[in-house]
Amino acid sequence: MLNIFKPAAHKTQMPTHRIDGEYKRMRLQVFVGIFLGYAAYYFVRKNFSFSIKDLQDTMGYTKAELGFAMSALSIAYGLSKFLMGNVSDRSNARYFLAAGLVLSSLTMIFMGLSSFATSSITIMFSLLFINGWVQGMGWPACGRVVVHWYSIRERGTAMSIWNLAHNVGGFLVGPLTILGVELFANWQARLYFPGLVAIIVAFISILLVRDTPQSCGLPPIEEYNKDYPKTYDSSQEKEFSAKEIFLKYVLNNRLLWFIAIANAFVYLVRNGIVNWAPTFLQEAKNFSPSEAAWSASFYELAAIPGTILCGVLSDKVFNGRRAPVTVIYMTLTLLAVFVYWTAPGANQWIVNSSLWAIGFLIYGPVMLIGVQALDLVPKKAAGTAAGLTGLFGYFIGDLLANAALGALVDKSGWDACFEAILFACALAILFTALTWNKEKEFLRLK
Ligand SMILES: O=P(O)(O)OC[C@H](O)CO
Repeated sequence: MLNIFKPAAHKTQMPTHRIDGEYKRMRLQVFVGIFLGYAAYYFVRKNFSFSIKDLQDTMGYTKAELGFAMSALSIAYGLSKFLMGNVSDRSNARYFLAAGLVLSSLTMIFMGLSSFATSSITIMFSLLFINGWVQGMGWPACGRVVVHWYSIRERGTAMSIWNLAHNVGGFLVGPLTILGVELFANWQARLYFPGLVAIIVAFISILLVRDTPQSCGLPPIEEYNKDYPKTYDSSQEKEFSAKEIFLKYVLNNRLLWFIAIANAFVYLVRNGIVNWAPTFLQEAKNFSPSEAAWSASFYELAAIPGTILCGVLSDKVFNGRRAPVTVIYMTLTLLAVFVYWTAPGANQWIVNSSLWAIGFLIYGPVMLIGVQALDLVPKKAAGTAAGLTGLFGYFIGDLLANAALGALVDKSGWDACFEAILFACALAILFTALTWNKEKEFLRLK
């Protein structure tokens, strides 16, 4: 591995009287670094969809062709979050996070500046596949930072705040594409301008992020917070081999498989609702196009309070347990989906309230399943564990939400689509519930 990517070497521990102040300062600094870094990952993950109309109008591509090209991103991202997660577990998060962001930005800049890059669906599929692959370097690196800087009882809160980065990034990408077109007066700026901004953020994240407390002369977070998981021992401070991570800690962990399967259904609900909301609201609820667009965009904003509350509940009320909160949130999501489906279109406020309630609720489990994956393995296997849940979320959940739900609506109508989403909620509850008792034993929190 390149030297720069090797996990940062441990430094001699600083004098005791300096530890507390330095820990507080560094935790805030690295947190801001991963928050900004991950928000910028979304600038170059979501900007392609803003250029679809331009690609249709100028190049004559169909929606189906462009949709096929975009599926490369879901497939590559799902695979990469798992496989690059394993590389991330053995890498310095400070440089790994920034490297993925720079590579992703360069891919989008190339797509914007080179006419060759958009000259065929095959070429776009290949470039978006590369983009999805390097995008997979973001989440695991942030996960590595969180598990090294936050102990188990505060991780839910830390992750719930960090998790908002993807809502902030997803919200800002639209205005960035508008600004790009204003500044450069061509539609290709939608592709390259977010890339230019993301490269600047990548360098800021290098300035802020540090791999581990020990690389800054600080003790491990478990020792500093006196917060040890049941399975913790000091051997977990050494880096593991890829084989150890896969075989000893991840692939033979039954709880991890349960939450990975649950995650496929959670992502089916997350993306099934938001991706189809504009169409459903217009076709089934008689919203105008602009009413539908506004309603759908507030779905992302509703995620912010819902996610924070979810993390705090898990840390403070359930003492670090994740499964009960995911089950409660998914049960309420099921009810909200039912109301959203059946509410009469004439009652716009009921339709909107139920849609925003789904946004408020669904991002909690999206975040918490990632946290639970981090909890279930030693710190040095965190990225791979979260990557397994991401693989199921994107490779199964996201693909089903896009392709299968679309086909279902075409063939059998909206009722069938919502029956499938309600079924997915129930399965997410079931598979999370399978971890209920074991998680409690695992954390020794009875
Ligand atoms: O869909 P991802 O991989 O960007 O993850 C989003 C959230 O951070 C999940 O916690």
